[in-house]
Amino acid sequence: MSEKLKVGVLGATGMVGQRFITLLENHPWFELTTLAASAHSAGKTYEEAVGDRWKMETPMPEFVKHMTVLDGDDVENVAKDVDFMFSAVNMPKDQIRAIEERYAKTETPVVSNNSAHRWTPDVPMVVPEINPEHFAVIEHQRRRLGTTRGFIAVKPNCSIQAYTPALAAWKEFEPREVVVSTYQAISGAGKTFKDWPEMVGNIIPFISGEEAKSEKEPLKVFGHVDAERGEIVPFEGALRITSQCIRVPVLNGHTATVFINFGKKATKEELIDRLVNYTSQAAELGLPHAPKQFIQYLTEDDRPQVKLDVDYEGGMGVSIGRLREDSIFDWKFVGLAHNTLRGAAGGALECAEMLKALGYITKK
Ligand SMILES: N[C@@H](CC=O)C(=O)O
Repeated sequence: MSEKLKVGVLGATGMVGQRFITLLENHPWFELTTLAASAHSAGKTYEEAVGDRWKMETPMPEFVKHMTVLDGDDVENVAKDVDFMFSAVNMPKDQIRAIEERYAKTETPVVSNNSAHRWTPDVPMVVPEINPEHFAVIEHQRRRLGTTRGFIAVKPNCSIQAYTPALAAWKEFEPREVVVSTYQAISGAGKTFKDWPEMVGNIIPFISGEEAKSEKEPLKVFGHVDAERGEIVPFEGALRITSQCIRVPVLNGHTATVFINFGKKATKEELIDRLVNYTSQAAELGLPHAPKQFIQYLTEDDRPQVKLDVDYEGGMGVSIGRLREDSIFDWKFVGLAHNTLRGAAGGALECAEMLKALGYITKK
């Protein structure tokens, strides 16, 4: 019998679902056994259900082509044979909150890429390198849900991944005012150039809901666990973030340009040192998708570049460059992270790996 944990993907036919599938092929700890999607796809083979909407750079893995897609709403049936689920489901937020809780209540942990539960106070929203201690609220969440095993954990939005790791590395210098502009790839909207030709040579200065996520989600990531209330309390210090989020004609890779003030003075050498020497429990645990080095600093004036740097550490690392003093703020820099790997399915997969390593996800 396989020692691997059996996992299902809810929302398996969409772009993030497809990314989960490519990442789970030959995963050393997890075996993808169940695919679930809308009633429209249910009963079809995965190959039929996806049709010509396969959007990954690599071909559809052979092992999923003939798997039968289940109806994601048939929760008991989908959950019965898996140890946990990934959620990449795409439906109205209140319905996502409800269906993810229904899965958790079947005693099936849910690791979600979706934003629906990010502000549920007892749902941890984790970047494994930054705030794994937030998983401690799971025991409170389980009490609320009446489960012994089931729970929901989420990862934060892709847009914050290009700058929040730097803020984490510079915690001792007390980041205060932060002004961010994000330049977001079209895969963040689930698109390729084939299905969004209007984006060739274009920029769209609006991404619905993205600025609020970019400004607020880092505050939950930097928050603390209030053990009495059983909640994550968002960071209450002097850090304030304002942002503009722009869609740009790039397939994969969200870039952020950032201006920042600190409460404590830092030299350029100190700032770079803290980036490149950032260590975390995720790396120490040897999680399959944890980058060996979370943050690289690039000294060339024209880096990070999407084409050269987006796949750093298999798309799970973060690239920072152009750190320099500013005439209005203390410092400015540019960050880059892969939005569908570090920022979406890869980030959720690494969360699941950490949850397994810490004993929150086990065999049923
Ligand atoms: N909403 C983002 C995707 C991040 O998860 C985007 O549109 O790029």
